[in-house]
Amino acid sequence: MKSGIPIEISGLSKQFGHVTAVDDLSFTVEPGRVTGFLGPNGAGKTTTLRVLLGLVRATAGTATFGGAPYRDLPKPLETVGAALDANFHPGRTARSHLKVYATAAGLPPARVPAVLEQVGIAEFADRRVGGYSLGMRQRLSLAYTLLGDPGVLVLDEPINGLDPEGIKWIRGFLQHLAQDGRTVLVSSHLLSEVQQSVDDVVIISRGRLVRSGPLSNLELDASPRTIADSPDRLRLAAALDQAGLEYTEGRNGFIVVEPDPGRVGHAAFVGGVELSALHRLRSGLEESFLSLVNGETNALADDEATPVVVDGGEV
Ligand SMILES: Nc1ncnc2c1ncn2[C@@H]1O[C@H](COP(=O)(O)OP(=O)(O)OP(=O)(O)O)[C@@H](O)[C@H]1O
Repeated sequence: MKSGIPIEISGLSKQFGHVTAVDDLSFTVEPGRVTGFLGPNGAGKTTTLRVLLGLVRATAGTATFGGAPYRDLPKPLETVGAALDANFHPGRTARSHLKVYATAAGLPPARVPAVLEQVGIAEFADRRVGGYSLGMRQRLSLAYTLLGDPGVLVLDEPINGLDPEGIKWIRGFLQHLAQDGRTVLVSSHLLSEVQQSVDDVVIISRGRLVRSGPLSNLELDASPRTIADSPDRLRLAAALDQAGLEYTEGRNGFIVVEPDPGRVGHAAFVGGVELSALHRLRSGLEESFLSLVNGETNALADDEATPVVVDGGEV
């Protein structure tokens, strides 16, 4: 087991002139789990990771590994493996790239064949990188991060551009790293891309935190609901209460925590209430994510101003 250490971001802000790239951001990334760091393009993910890795100075706040900033880590490469911008020389082989890096970083040369094996490119190790596919380059980037056998991995968009086989492989790979006790932080601008790879999510938009926690909580929010409305909302509310159904009141009716409209209709019938609307609210994780990052309150929680897709229309 590796002893992963938590990543702690606290009150972090970064200003580039008039642009606020990161705005009072706080979250924690736990060891033993894969955490998706999500947000649309320009949300501030790369800037946060660059501050975390000591490449950019924060305007305010802290970004630490187990309480220490990157620059104060006694053995940084053996603590944190990071892949931000990978640039490879097309004329050199994967093995040569890794050997040079290991030597310069004072890491044991025996790690080179080990990491090539680990990321599944050992058989191509002596080919020039210029002929590598995008997927193979992504694997080579990962090999770099693993050279110091670190307990923490920080990966910027590692799934971007991979083919289905590569995506399947990386899912298993990330999970395996976390199961070993490592802290794994993976950024992406698409929830759907990392949905099957991550345990936790940290979602940011315009530099600010909009949501953090287990992915399963987000899935719960995104489960199907029923929309019901009546000319007499007071009586409908009473009927729903009577049936023990949970709901929130929206602009166009009640959003009932019940996937089956039949059950909601029955509750109204029992309560003697006329219904003016009754239909299923079809939602999904991606819609829930988009409604979060678009700067709106989560429509599935309690909001009445956010349009949500219902059978192709809007509520
Ligand atoms: N060096 C810089 N100088 C000026 N503005 C910058 C700089 N780096 C980032 N920004 C701005 O900060 C904001 C956040 O950018 P950042 O690259 O961190 O977002 P991101 O979430 O990683 O998006 P992407 O996935 O597109 O890289 C953007 O408005 C970007 O234009």
